Amino acid sequence: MILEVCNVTKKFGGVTAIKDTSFHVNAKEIYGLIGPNGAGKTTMFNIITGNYEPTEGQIKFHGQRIDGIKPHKIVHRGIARTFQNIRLFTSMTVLENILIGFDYQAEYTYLEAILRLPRFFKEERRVKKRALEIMEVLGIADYANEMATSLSYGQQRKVEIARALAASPQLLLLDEPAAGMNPQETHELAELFFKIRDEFDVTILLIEHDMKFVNKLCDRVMVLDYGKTIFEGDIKDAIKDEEVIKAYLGDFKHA
Ligand SMILES: Nc1ncnc2c1ncn2[C@@H]1O[C@H](COP(=O)(O)OP(=O)(O)OP(=O)(O)O)[C@@H](O)[C@H]1O
Repeated sequence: MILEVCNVTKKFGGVTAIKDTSFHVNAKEIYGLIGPNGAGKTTMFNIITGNYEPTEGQIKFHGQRIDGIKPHKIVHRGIARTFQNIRLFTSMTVLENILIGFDYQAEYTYLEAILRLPRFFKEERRVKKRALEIMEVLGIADYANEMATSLSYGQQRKVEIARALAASPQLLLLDEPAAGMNPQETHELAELFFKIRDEFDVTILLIEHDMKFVNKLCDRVMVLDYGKTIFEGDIKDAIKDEEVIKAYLGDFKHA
Protein backbone atom coordinates (compact mmCIF):
# COMPACT_ATOMS: atom_id res chain seq x y z
CA MET A 1 0.00 0.00 0.00
CA ILE A 2 1.59 3.29 -1.07
CA LEU A 3 -1.13 5.78 -0.11
CA GLU A 4 -3.80 5.63 2.59
CA VAL A 5 -6.52 8.23 2.98
CA CYS A 6 -8.08 7.65 6.40
CA ASN A 7 -11.44 9.17 7.33
CA VAL A 8 -10.69 12.53 5.74
CA THR A 9 -13.12 15.41 6.13
CA LYS A 10 -12.51 18.89 4.67
CA LYS A 11 -14.70 21.86 5.49
CA PHE A 12 -14.53 25.33 3.95
CA GLY A 13 -16.62 27.45 6.32
CA GLY A 14 -20.10 26.00 6.00
CA VAL A 15 -19.25 23.82 2.98
CA THR A 16 -18.19 20.22 3.59
CA ALA A 17 -16.17 19.48 0.45
CA ILE A 18 -15.15 15.98 1.64
CA LYS A 19 -16.95 13.92 4.24
CA ASP A 20 -15.30 11.06 6.15
CA THR A 21 -13.62 9.56 3.09
CA SER A 22 -11.23 6.62 3.10
CA PHE A 23 -9.43 4.71 0.36
CA HIS A 24 -6.03 3.27 -0.37
CA VAL A 25 -3.85 2.96 -3.45
CA ASN A 26 -1.54 -0.01 -3.98
CA ALA A 27 1.95 0.33 -5.46
CA LYS A 28 1.97 0.36 -9.32
CA GLU A 29 -1.80 0.68 -9.45
CA ILE A 30 -3.66 3.13 -11.69
CA TYR A 31 -6.46 4.30 -9.41
CA GLY A 32 -9.33 6.56 -10.47
CA LEU A 33 -10.96 9.29 -8.40
CA ILE A 34 -14.21 10.10 -10.09
CA GLY A 35 -17.48 11.95 -9.50
CA PRO A 36 -19.57 14.82 -10.85
CA ASN A 37 -18.48 18.48 -10.77
CA GLY A 38 -17.97 19.83 -7.28
CA ALA A 39 -17.76 16.33 -5.75
CA GLY A 40 -14.51 17.14 -3.91
CA LYS A 41 -11.94 15.45 -6.15
CA THR A 42 -9.55 18.39 -6.58
CA THR A 43 -9.88 19.15 -2.87
CA MET A 44 -8.72 15.58 -2.19
CA PHE A 45 -5.68 16.14 -4.45
CA ASN A 46 -4.92 19.39 -2.64
CA ILE A 47 -4.98 17.55 0.68
CA ILE A 48 -2.71 14.74 -0.52
CA THR A 49 -0.20 17.24 -1.96
CA GLY A 50 -0.19 19.39 1.19
CA ASN A 51 -1.94 22.43 -0.31
CA TYR A 52 -4.78 21.96 2.20
CA GLU A 53 -4.82 20.42 5.66
CA PRO A 54 -7.68 18.04 6.32
CA THR A 55 -10.20 19.24 8.90
CA GLU A 56 -10.25 15.66 10.21
CA GLY A 57 -8.49 12.45 9.26
CA GLN A 58 -5.04 11.40 8.11
CA ILE A 59 -3.04 10.86 4.92
CA LYS A 60 -0.31 8.21 4.99
CA PHE A 61 2.37 7.68 2.36
CA HIS A 62 4.32 4.45 2.77
CA GLY A 63 2.69 4.18 6.20
CA GLN A 64 3.92 7.59 7.40
CA ARG A 65 1.63 10.55 8.03
CA ILE A 66 2.04 13.38 5.55
CA ASP A 67 -1.04 15.51 6.31
CA GLY A 68 -0.02 18.98 7.41
CA ILE A 69 3.39 18.75 5.67
CA LYS A 70 4.28 21.58 3.25
CA PRO A 71 3.79 20.89 -0.50
CA HIS A 72 7.50 21.08 -1.45
CA LYS A 73 8.35 18.57 1.29
CA ILE A 74 5.67 16.24 -0.05
CA VAL A 75 7.36 16.46 -3.48
CA HIS A 76 10.62 15.44 -1.75
CA ARG A 77 8.84 12.46 -0.24
CA GLY A 78 7.86 11.30 -3.75
CA ILE A 79 4.46 12.71 -4.72
CA ALA A 80 4.13 14.93 -7.83
CA ARG A 81 1.05 16.26 -9.59
CA THR A 82 -0.40 17.97 -12.62
CA PHE A 83 -3.23 20.51 -12.53
CA GLN A 84 -6.69 20.67 -14.08
CA ASN A 85 -5.77 23.84 -15.94
CA ILE A 86 -2.48 23.65 -17.78
CA ARG A 87 0.16 25.62 -15.88
CA LEU A 88 3.12 25.95 -18.20
CA PHE A 89 5.47 28.92 -18.32
CA THR A 90 4.45 30.65 -21.54
CA SER A 91 7.78 32.34 -22.22
CA MET A 92 9.77 29.12 -21.87
CA THR A 93 10.54 26.24 -24.19
CA VAL A 94 9.30 22.71 -23.62
CA LEU A 95 12.70 21.66 -22.24
CA GLU A 96 12.92 24.68 -19.91
CA ASN A 97 9.44 23.94 -18.56
CA ILE A 98 10.47 20.38 -17.78
CA LEU A 99 13.77 21.46 -16.19
CA ILE A 100 11.73 23.41 -13.61
CA GLY A 101 10.57 20.06 -12.23
CA PHE A 102 14.16 19.14 -11.32
CA ASP A 103 15.02 22.26 -9.36
CA TYR A 104 14.57 20.89 -5.91
CA GLN A 105 16.91 17.99 -6.65
CA ALA A 106 19.82 20.18 -7.69
CA GLU A 107 22.93 18.79 -6.12
CA TYR A 108 25.00 21.95 -6.32
CA THR A 109 24.90 24.96 -4.05
CA TYR A 110 23.87 28.45 -5.18
CA LEU A 111 27.49 29.52 -4.80
CA GLU A 112 28.62 26.71 -7.09
CA ALA A 113 26.01 27.82 -9.62
CA ILE A 114 27.03 31.50 -9.45
CA LEU A 115 30.72 30.65 -9.73
CA ARG A 116 29.92 28.11 -12.45
CA LEU A 117 31.98 25.42 -10.72
CA PRO A 118 32.31 21.93 -12.31
CA ARG A 119 29.66 20.32 -10.09
CA PHE A 120 27.12 22.81 -11.47
CA PHE A 121 27.84 21.82 -15.09
CA LYS A 122 27.89 18.11 -14.23
CA GLU A 123 24.50 18.41 -12.57
CA GLU A 124 23.13 20.48 -15.48
CA ARG A 125 24.20 17.78 -17.93
CA ARG A 126 22.66 15.01 -15.81
CA VAL A 127 19.36 16.84 -15.50
CA LYS A 128 19.15 17.70 -19.24
CA LYS A 129 19.90 14.10 -20.17
CA ARG A 130 17.17 12.87 -17.85
CA ALA A 131 14.70 15.47 -19.23
CA LEU A 132 15.38 14.22 -22.76
CA GLU A 133 14.84 10.61 -21.66
CA ILE A 134 11.48 11.56 -20.15
CA MET A 135 10.52 13.50 -23.31
CA GLU A 136 11.43 10.46 -25.45
CA VAL A 137 9.08 8.20 -23.48
CA LEU A 138 6.29 10.78 -23.74
CA GLY A 139 6.88 11.37 -27.45
CA ILE A 140 7.65 15.08 -27.15
CA ALA A 141 11.45 15.08 -27.58
CA ASP A 142 11.16 16.64 -31.06
CA TYR A 143 9.59 19.74 -29.51
CA ALA A 144 12.28 20.27 -26.84
CA ASN A 145 13.26 23.71 -28.13
CA GLU A 146 9.80 24.89 -29.24
CA MET A 147 7.91 27.38 -27.09
CA ALA A 148 5.59 25.32 -24.87
CA THR A 149 2.57 27.38 -25.90
CA SER A 150 3.09 26.62 -29.59
CA LEU A 151 2.20 22.97 -28.93
CA SER A 152 -1.29 21.47 -29.22
CA TYR A 153 -3.36 21.19 -26.06
CA GLY A 154 -2.72 17.44 -25.88
CA GLN A 155 1.05 17.90 -26.22
CA GLN A 156 1.06 20.64 -23.58
CA ARG A 157 -0.57 18.18 -21.17
CA LYS A 158 2.29 15.78 -21.86
CA VAL A 159 4.80 18.54 -21.07
CA GLU A 160 3.07 18.97 -17.69
CA ILE A 161 3.27 15.25 -17.05
CA ALA A 162 6.95 15.27 -18.04
CA ARG A 163 7.60 18.11 -15.59
CA ALA A 164 5.91 16.12 -12.80
CA LEU A 165 7.98 13.04 -13.73
CA ALA A 166 11.15 15.13 -13.54
CA ALA A 167 10.73 15.12 -9.75
CA SER A 168 11.16 11.29 -9.84
CA PRO A 169 7.89 10.65 -8.02
CA GLN A 170 6.71 7.28 -6.75
CA LEU A 171 3.13 8.53 -6.85
CA LEU A 172 1.86 10.69 -9.71
CA LEU A 173 -1.39 12.62 -9.30
CA LEU A 174 -3.06 13.68 -12.55
CA ASP A 175 -6.04 16.05 -12.48
CA GLU A 176 -8.22 15.42 -15.55
CA PRO A 177 -5.35 14.51 -17.90
CA ALA A 178 -7.68 13.75 -20.84
CA ALA A 179 -9.66 17.02 -20.60
CA GLY A 180 -9.88 18.79 -23.95
CA MET A 181 -8.47 15.86 -25.91
CA ASN A 182 -10.16 14.22 -28.89
CA PRO A 183 -11.06 10.48 -28.78
CA GLN A 184 -7.89 9.47 -30.67
CA GLU A 185 -5.66 11.48 -28.32
CA THR A 186 -7.50 10.03 -25.30
CA HIS A 187 -6.97 6.50 -26.58
CA GLU A 188 -3.24 7.17 -27.05
CA LEU A 189 -3.02 8.77 -23.61
CA ALA A 190 -4.36 5.63 -21.93
CA GLU A 191 -1.65 3.57 -23.66
CA LEU A 192 0.92 6.16 -22.62
CA PHE A 193 -0.09 5.87 -18.96
CA PHE A 194 0.55 2.13 -18.94
CA LYS A 195 3.95 2.88 -20.45
CA ILE A 196 4.66 5.64 -17.90
CA ARG A 197 3.74 3.33 -15.03
CA ASP A 198 6.07 0.62 -16.28
CA GLU A 199 9.01 2.78 -17.47
CA PHE A 200 9.07 5.10 -14.46
CA ASP A 201 7.94 2.52 -11.91
CA VAL A 202 5.27 4.91 -10.70
CA THR A 203 1.82 4.59 -9.12
CA ILE A 204 -0.88 6.76 -10.70
CA LEU A 205 -3.88 8.38 -9.02
CA LEU A 206 -6.03 10.28 -11.48
CA ILE A 207 -9.15 12.38 -11.57
CA GLU A 208 -11.13 11.90 -14.74
CA HIS A 209 -14.57 12.47 -16.21
CA ASP A 210 -14.18 10.40 -19.36
CA MET A 211 -15.59 7.03 -18.29
CA LYS A 212 -14.33 5.13 -21.32
CA PHE A 213 -10.85 6.31 -20.42
CA VAL A 214 -11.25 5.33 -16.74
CA ASN A 215 -12.69 1.94 -17.64
CA LYS A 216 -9.77 1.18 -19.92
CA LEU A 217 -7.12 2.37 -17.49
CA CYS A 218 -8.13 1.80 -13.88
CA ASP A 219 -8.61 -1.39 -11.90
CA ARG A 220 -10.16 0.30 -8.91
CA VAL A 221 -11.95 3.61 -8.42
CA MET A 222 -13.50 5.76 -5.77
CA VAL A 223 -16.64 7.68 -6.65
CA LEU A 224 -17.36 10.87 -4.75
CA ASP A 225 -20.65 12.72 -4.87
CA TYR A 226 -21.11 15.96 -2.91
CA GLY A 227 -18.07 15.01 -0.81
CA LYS A 228 -19.43 11.59 0.13
CA THR A 229 -18.03 8.24 -1.02
CA ILE A 230 -20.74 6.45 -2.97
CA PHE A 231 -18.53 3.67 -4.29
CA GLU A 232 -15.05 2.26 -3.65
CA GLY A 233 -13.73 -0.79 -5.44
CA ASP A 234 -13.51 -2.53 -8.79
CA ILE A 235 -14.32 -0.43 -11.89
CA LYS A 236 -16.30 -3.38 -13.29
CA ASP A 237 -18.67 -3.16 -10.31
CA ALA A 238 -18.74 0.66 -10.35
CA ILE A 239 -20.24 0.82 -13.82
CA LYS A 240 -23.10 -1.44 -12.70
CA ASP A 241 -23.74 0.34 -9.40
CA GLU A 242 -27.18 2.03 -9.21
CA GLU A 243 -26.02 4.99 -7.10
CA VAL A 244 -23.03 5.62 -9.34
CA ILE A 245 -25.17 5.46 -12.48
CA LYS A 246 -27.61 7.93 -10.90
CA ALA A 247 -24.83 10.36 -9.96
CA TYR A 248 -23.54 10.24 -13.53
CA LEU A 249 -26.98 10.35 -15.16
CA GLY A 250 -26.17 7.19 -17.07
CA ASP A 251 -22.78 8.19 -18.48
CA PHE A 252 -21.43 4.77 -17.46
CA LYS A 253 -23.74 2.96 -19.85
CA HIS A 254 -21.52 4.19 -22.64
CA ALA A 255 -18.26 3.20 -20.93
N1 LIG B 1 -10.66 26.91 -1.41
C1 LIG B 1 -11.97 26.69 -1.31
N2 LIG B 1 -12.77 27.50 -0.57
C2 LIG B 1 -14.09 27.28 -0.46
N3 LIG B 1 -14.75 26.25 -1.05
C3 LIG B 1 -14.02 25.41 -1.79
C4 LIG B 1 -12.60 25.58 -1.97
N4 LIG B 1 -12.15 24.58 -2.78
C5 LIG B 1 -13.23 23.83 -3.09
N5 LIG B 1 -14.34 24.32 -2.50
C6 LIG B 1 -15.70 23.76 -2.58
O1 LIG B 1 -15.61 22.38 -2.30
C7 LIG B 1 -16.48 21.64 -3.13
C8 LIG B 1 -15.68 20.60 -3.91
O2 LIG B 1 -14.88 21.25 -4.90
P1 LIG B 1 -13.77 20.51 -5.76
O3 LIG B 1 -13.12 21.53 -6.62
O4 LIG B 1 -12.90 19.71 -4.88
O5 LIG B 1 -14.67 19.54 -6.66
P2 LIG B 1 -14.27 18.67 -7.91
O6 LIG B 1 -14.87 17.33 -7.69
O7 LIG B 1 -12.82 18.73 -8.13
O8 LIG B 1 -15.05 19.39 -9.10
P3 LIG B 1 -14.64 19.62 -10.65
O9 LIG B 1 -14.85 18.31 -11.31
O10 LIG B 1 -15.61 20.66 -11.09
O11 LIG B 1 -13.23 20.08 -10.65
C9 LIG B 1 -17.21 22.64 -4.03
O12 LIG B 1 -18.44 22.95 -3.41
C10 LIG B 1 -16.27 23.83 -4.00
O13 LIG B 1 -16.97 25.03 -4.19
